[in-house]
Amino acid sequence: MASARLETLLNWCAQNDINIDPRIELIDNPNTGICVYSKEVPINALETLVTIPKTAVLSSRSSSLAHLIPEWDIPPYGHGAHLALALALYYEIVLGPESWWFGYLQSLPHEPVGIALFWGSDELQQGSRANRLQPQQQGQQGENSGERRQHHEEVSDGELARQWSVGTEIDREQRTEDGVWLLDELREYYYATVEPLFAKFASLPQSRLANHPSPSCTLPDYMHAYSLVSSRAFLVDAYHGLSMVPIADAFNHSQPNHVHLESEYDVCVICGSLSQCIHDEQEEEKNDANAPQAHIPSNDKKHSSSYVHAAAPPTTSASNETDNSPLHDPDRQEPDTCDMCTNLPIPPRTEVFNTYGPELTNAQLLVRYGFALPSNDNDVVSWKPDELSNMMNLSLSESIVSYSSSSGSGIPTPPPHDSFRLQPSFLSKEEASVVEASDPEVRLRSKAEWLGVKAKSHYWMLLEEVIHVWPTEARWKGSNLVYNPSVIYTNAGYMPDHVQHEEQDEDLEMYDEIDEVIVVDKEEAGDQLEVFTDKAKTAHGGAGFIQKGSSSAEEELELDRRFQGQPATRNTVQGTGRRLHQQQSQSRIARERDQVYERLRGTRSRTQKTRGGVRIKPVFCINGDAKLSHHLWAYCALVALVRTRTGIGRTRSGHGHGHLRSPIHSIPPLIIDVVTTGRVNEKNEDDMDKVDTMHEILQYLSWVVERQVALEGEMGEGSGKGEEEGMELDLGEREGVAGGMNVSGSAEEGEATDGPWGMNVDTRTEEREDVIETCICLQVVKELVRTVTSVCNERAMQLGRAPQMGELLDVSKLTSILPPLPEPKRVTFLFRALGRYPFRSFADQSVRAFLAPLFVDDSGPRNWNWTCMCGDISSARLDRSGYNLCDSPSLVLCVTFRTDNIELGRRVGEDAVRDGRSAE
Ligand SMILES: C[S@@+](CC[C@H](N)C(=O)[O-])C[C@H]1O[C@@H](n2cnc3c(N)ncnc32)[C@H](O)[C@@H]1O
Repeated sequence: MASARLETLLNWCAQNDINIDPRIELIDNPNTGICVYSKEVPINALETLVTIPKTAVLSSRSSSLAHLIPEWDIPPYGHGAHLALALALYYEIVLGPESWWFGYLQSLPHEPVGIALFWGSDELQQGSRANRLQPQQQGQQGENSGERRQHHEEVSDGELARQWSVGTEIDREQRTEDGVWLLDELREYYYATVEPLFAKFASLPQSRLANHPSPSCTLPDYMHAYSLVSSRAFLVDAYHGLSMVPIADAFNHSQPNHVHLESEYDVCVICGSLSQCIHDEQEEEKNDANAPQAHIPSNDKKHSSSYVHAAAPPTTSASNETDNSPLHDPDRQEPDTCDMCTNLPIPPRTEVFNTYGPELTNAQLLVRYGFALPSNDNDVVSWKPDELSNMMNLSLSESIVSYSSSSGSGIPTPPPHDSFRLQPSFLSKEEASVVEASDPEVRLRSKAEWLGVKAKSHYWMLLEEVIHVWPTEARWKGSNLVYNPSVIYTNAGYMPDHVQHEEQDEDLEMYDEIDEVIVVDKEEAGDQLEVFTDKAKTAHGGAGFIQKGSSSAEEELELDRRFQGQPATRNTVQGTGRRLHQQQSQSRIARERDQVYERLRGTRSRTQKTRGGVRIKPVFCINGDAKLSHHLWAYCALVALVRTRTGIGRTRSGHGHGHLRSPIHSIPPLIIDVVTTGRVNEKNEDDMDKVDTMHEILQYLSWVVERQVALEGEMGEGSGKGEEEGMELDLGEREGVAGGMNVSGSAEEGEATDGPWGMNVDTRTEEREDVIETCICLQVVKELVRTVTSVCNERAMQLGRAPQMGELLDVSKLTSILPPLPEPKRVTFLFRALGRYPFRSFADQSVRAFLAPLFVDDSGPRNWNWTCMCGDISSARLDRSGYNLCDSPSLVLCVTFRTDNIELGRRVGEDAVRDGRSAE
């Protein structure tokens, strides 16, 4: 049976001609809120499930405020639009039953949505009077006191979560490009605009507020409205701009999604008319024949009278119709509507999901919507220039320099100074020999010199390469450097077949273009082709809209829309007000589609067929230790970069450049296995007896790594040239962007060909490439070892003995950063604060499975079994293309090693079953 608020909502919808397909139903779940489910019947793609007349849309233009503030200059999107719509919504909430939208408003959450922007906010701690709708709700849900209690808990949790999010992507998402905190803008707007307006309207006879029993406003109440806008608004069209769209906002988010909202964007910006209107004529008179868009007149103040009129509250009453009302245009055959359409078939009895944006990261979801996805491929880590240089320093001091842990049992002692050694992969032979001189003084001196000058410049050059030459992804976003891990992965996988077989320059150029689009095989994916757009062109500030007028942005949007199978005549509104897809000419779209499909022909599916690759996937860094993930990211980038720039890892083809191969192939399965499962592969039992403790694993891992390095040396010598040439990456010669890095060596041994990236590819012995590749990959492993070792040491010092599994990553690691709090509570607090609905949006199982062994709570240490090595890494997980080393929804980072090693994958799966855990 529908809850009372749902019943109220549905009645209101019926009165407002909102049509909901009988094959779906709205459900009011006491724990999770309102959501939409399919009923017994399957639903096909490309169907319309909900139609919402624009008369039912609540926007700044349609709200009761609009005719009270004729001069109201509302930006259609961006943070300005957000603030204005929050004001309009707030006003309607205050009007209560007098509001046209009252039936709809009652269905909205009564407490501020837990968006990250409000975590720990002082104002919300004082409490919100937002429940102006509360009296009508009493007895209807029986959850209000619980809601309030939860709210208060969340406020204190939020304070903690806010502290933990400092310096993370969450933090960054809460700021404008200029670094202004969105909450500061909100406060400023409230005091400069909202409060004075309410004061004015309370005394304005024509305002309904004048007779209202409680006409005053409060900041927490306004924040409540703001959070509703943040988590629910859509960009509807050029007239309404950012708007509340009843029923469309009942759909929860997932990626991929079943449905999306469509609406005609190109309406008259003055009156909202979809068809020709008087403003078009005025505009035509005004403009010469070259007017760019005849139907979209500029938002000229001289039209303010009709603006006021058009902005009057919507009504279905014929008596209110006027000549130029957009809502009652006599020429119009059909009402202008927003439609919720399917883009995927929906099975029976399934939750129907919208997407709030196909590229939203967890940080964005948390900041704007107050929840995160358990595993989000869109997650990125971004660097500001100063962070980048910090990172570089960190790398130089802690990472390029590695040390060997002491052998034997017990805790590894910190390395003595003279055991420092520079990674050969970053050194020319000359430099390496200086550093490795036998005289400790020379060694130390040269190390300092090297670190001071050469390593810095080499490492910096690599990073520069990453920044500027990265073949696919956005470089600088404002002042931030942005990477997307999926691109690294994809790019490491394949190049289009026809490029592999063509050596024509134009084809090689084409490859670059294609590379900007994640290629997916059309036949496999049908209409669900996935397109990457440049995040750098997406505006920030609660909007993410593509700037109009940027032709390349528009082109990308066209691609984006098209690949989601939308009819080209409709504007597809992605998510809740986050994205505008500008309508473009149908014929042009069709032409381009053909071209792109032509280009994509023969390419591989990213999801199904790409194998291999090292993928280090950072998740928002809730412990504030962003450096570690940045650091690992740099390595990941370097691995992929070196591979692409040198051609290492490419299998041979007759033409000299075939598929890329994964560097992970070069990491011995043993390492993968130990890292992944915390166990030693049976095949390698000769190498080591059973390992029981994390500490032993770490020691073992260190040993394996060292042995591997030694092996590399042998392999190099075995290849005839030895370390002299085999291990050297010559970074000194830069020939513009394309010629940055070559594998140097003797030309007689192999042929140097021009690869698709335009640099020399040395195709000498495969072993040699593997050696270099392995060496680079090992950096990643070493970094893990180093980090965990140091955590282990810290823990051991506390315990006075070697830590056992389950005792490793104690929260005490974080106590220096965070205020003290009992350990189990921290975790609970954090997760409750991060996901407004604890363990709902965070995939219950995986969170618990991940957290349980890491933190010792009252019930004692939990069983680690096959959970792997450090707190930054969650349990091994099978997926269709291998398994993830770690796939945690939280904590510092996720590292994903993929492999083709089916046997290994199966074994892990069997372990999982044996251990009674689900291999998700
Ligand atoms: C547009 S509303 C969706 C309807 C909402 N469930 C309700 O009760 O009204 C967006 C809000 O729903 C919740 N939500 C949507 N998708 C979610 C998801 N995948 N996981 C957790 N919460 C989600 C979040 O609280 C978000 O702020």
